[in-house]
Amino acid sequence: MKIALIGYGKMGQAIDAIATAKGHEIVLRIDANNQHLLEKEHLSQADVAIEFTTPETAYHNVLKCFEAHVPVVSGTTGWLDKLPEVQALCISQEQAFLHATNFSIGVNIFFEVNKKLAALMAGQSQYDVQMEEIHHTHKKDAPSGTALTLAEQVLASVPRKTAWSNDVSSEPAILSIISKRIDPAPGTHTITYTSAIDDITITHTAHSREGFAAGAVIAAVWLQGKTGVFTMRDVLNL
Ligand SMILES: NC(=O)C1=CN([C@@H]2O[C@H](COP(=O)(O)OP(=O)(O)OC[C@H]3O[C@@H](n4cnc5c(N)ncnc54)[C@H](OP(=O)(O)O)[C@@H]3O)[C@@H](O)[C@H]2O)C=CC1
Ligand SMILES: O=C(O)C1=N[C@H](C(=O)O)C[C@H](O)C1
Repeated sequence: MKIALIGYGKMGQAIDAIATAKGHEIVLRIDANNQHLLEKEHLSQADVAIEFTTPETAYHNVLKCFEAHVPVVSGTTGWLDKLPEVQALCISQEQAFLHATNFSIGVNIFFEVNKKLAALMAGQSQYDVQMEEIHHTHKKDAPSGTALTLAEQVLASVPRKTAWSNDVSSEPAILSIISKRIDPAPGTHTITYTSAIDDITITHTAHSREGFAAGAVIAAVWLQGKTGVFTMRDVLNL
């Protein structure tokens, strides 16, 4: 498969290593300094684009892939407000777009565990719930995209929580998401239910970026020949 990498930072380089080892060819490596490669004449060499850039640039990059009619896998977080618009465009133009806040298989299983635990806790009002995410100090967005997915899952099932806040809140209806930035943490997410009697805690800890990068390559292969809007849940059939 011929891959265009949009974003050649920590994730772009990790994906390059894994994709190349699996026999794929990286035909474009695009970063902030060679933006002309986002034009159709270049992008159309690729079977798929894999986009890991910044919250400010992801929207533009995905639209450039649509212009070239190249399927796009995006892992950039911090641009959730623009996702519905991109998803609608994808459908109306019969493009292929796959976004996930986290591409690791472990986190996608953790999402399912989180949903199940939240459903079990729905009627157990003696438990409060809060979240913590820990990432490296270069991370631009907070809370992390993964934490927001986890929070949406809790809010969907636990009626005593109606909104989240990125700090410690004393308001019972608020789900607190505490963000810590500590090097070199690749990504740790914890959900804790606390009562006077006991605590229940679930944690996912990434030991490196390998899981995110491998998942993105699996998603790119899976997207070949498809049109529509997808996420990692579709790839893993969860
Ligand atoms: N979904 C998931 O599984 C994961 C998602 N992420 C997310 O992926 C994103 C990238 O993370 P990470 O690789 O660690 O970040 P880095 O800061 O290491 O890399 C970002 C890259 O984007 C490039 N870039 C900036 N502007 C543009 C542009 N307009 N067009 C193309 N490239 C551009 C930068 O280029 P330059 O260096 O020249 O400025 C850099 O190469 C973040 O949003 C992060 O949260 C991260 C890990 C896993
Ligand atoms: O920026 C990162 O590094 C990560 N970003 C994603 C997120 O915001 O959830 C995924 C992973 O946690 C690493």
